[in-house]
Amino acid sequence: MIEIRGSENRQDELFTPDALAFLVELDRRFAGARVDLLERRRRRRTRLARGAERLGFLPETAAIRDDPTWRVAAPAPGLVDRRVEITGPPQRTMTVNALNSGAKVWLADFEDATSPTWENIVGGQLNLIDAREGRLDFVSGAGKRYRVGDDPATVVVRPRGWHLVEKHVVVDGHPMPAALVDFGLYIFHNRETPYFYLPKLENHREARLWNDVFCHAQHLLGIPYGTIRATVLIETITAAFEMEEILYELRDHSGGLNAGRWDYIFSVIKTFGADPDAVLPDRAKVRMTVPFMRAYTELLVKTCHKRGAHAIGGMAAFIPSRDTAANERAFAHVRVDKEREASAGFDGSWVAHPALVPVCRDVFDRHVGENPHQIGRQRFDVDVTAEDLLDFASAGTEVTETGVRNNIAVALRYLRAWLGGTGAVAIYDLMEDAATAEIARCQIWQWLRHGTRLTDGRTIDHELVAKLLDEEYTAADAETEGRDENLARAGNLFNRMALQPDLPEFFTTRAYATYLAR
Ligand SMILES: CC(=O)SCCNC(=O)CCNC(=O)[C@H](O)C(C)(C)COP(=O)(O)OP(=O)(O)OC[C@H]1O[C@@H](n2cnc3c(N)ncnc32)[C@H](O)[C@@H]1OP(=O)(O)O
Ligand SMILES: O=CC(=O)O
Ligand SMILES: [Mg+2]
Repeated sequence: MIEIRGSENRQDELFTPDALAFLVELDRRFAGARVDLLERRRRRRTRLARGAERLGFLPETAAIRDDPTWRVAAPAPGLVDRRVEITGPPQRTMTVNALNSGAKVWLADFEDATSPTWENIVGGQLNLIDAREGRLDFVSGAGKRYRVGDDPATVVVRPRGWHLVEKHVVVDGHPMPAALVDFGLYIFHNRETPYFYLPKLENHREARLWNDVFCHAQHLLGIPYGTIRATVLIETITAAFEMEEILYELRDHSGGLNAGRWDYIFSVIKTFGADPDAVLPDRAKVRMTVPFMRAYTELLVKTCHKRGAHAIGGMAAFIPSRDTAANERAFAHVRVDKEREASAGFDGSWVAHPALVPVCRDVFDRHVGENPHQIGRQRFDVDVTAEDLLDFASAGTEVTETGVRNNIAVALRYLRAWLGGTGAVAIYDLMEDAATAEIARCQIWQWLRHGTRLTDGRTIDHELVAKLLDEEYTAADAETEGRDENLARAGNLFNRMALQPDLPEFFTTRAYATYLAR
């Protein structure tokens, strides 16, 4: 029994009788396993927080790591050369712009960059179908013509993570896992190149569940085994200890691994929130070159190339600016970031904006040259230990008022945008999305929890945060005319997400249930 609770334009094109039956089958077979895995996550987080478990490489899977013989499947058509990947929400104009951007791959994002309103979910799926069928040809209100060109990027869809549900799709009386809705709708309507990015996995069992979903979906839809490809984001601290196991679980469907830096930082703060040795400095100082961040990226390249898989770099948050000096700085930062990745052996990387495609391409062209990738380059020199991955003190301890204020300002503005249906926003010339906003609110929580000292000697306490919050709220309010309902809600959310004794796991789950899907 399936019920669609929403009425968006053209949604019947998605929810045909056969598509509905397919979704029901996915839900009945896999929703229970998802609940078990989320419970497992919760129990593990409690053990880690209490110090009852110390993170390390798993003894029970040592045989997988020690077996030198296995490899992942060879890269699938359209995924051999991935030197530049552009990301963004599958919103209509951005879909055309991303496909025409010159990037090899477009990550069509239902996760970090999408506010999961029903309109965005339905509209995004329809745009992907329209793009494939050559129906994305339109003139905007401003008179600009949009049409997908002759050499579009390969589409790779990022469904929402296992933690979220989709309340507009109800199966047997419960909301369907959002991951299965996004995956299910996309593969049902686009069977030739069913490629995915898998976000926020915490361990190899979650990869195994995805592999089971893939096998069953291929069987139900008559798609040859091994057609689906999935690139897993290593963007949680626990997954960093299970990279080989994750590749192994998905080996016939693997598209490699990606170093998802923003969620990784969020995961570190969340997992070790109570540990005084894991208090991180201002977000701007947690760079990719600090030893604990460099450690996981180096291990990722080594692991991928050992197993014949692509290693894909992450997102520098700098985006083009109208201010010339800021613009030059942004391009220079992105170039340095891509240079570091390409010389470490990554096979390609992400950009947030079409103007940054040439920067990333230039860098990777120099390192990869005529070859489609550098998977053959083995990193035998890399020796990353558990201690290296857990050396959070290596980021330093410098917390400034500017850093605290910036987190509050960004969190308020981002939450306001998200509640209004926009999941990726430019704030102070940086790309902000769900992952970066999670860092912003978690850092405030963590600094309050530990009474962290600012570099000027003051302690971060509720009084200081309340004062800065008040000032930033007033500034954000002045940016819109009249009463800003979403800013008021953002203020409420920030209070519940950052200022209470407990740290909620995700802002998105709470905000979705409270505001987006009421
Ligand atoms: C942590 C992570 O998960 S990172 C991955 C998730 N995050 C993302 O994907 C963010 C992707 N980037 C974006 O959404 C946008 O670049 C933003 C929100 C940061 C900035 O967007 P804007 O303020 O609209 O940028 P700007 O005004 O410079 O855009 C100029 C043009 O480029 C287009 N554009 C900008 N970014 C993108 C993109 N990523 N994909 C496609 N088109 C884009 C705009 O649509 C606009 O097109 P138009 O002239 O036809 O209207
Ligand atoms: O999804 C990417 C990240 O950095 O988070
Ligand atoms: Mg992420």
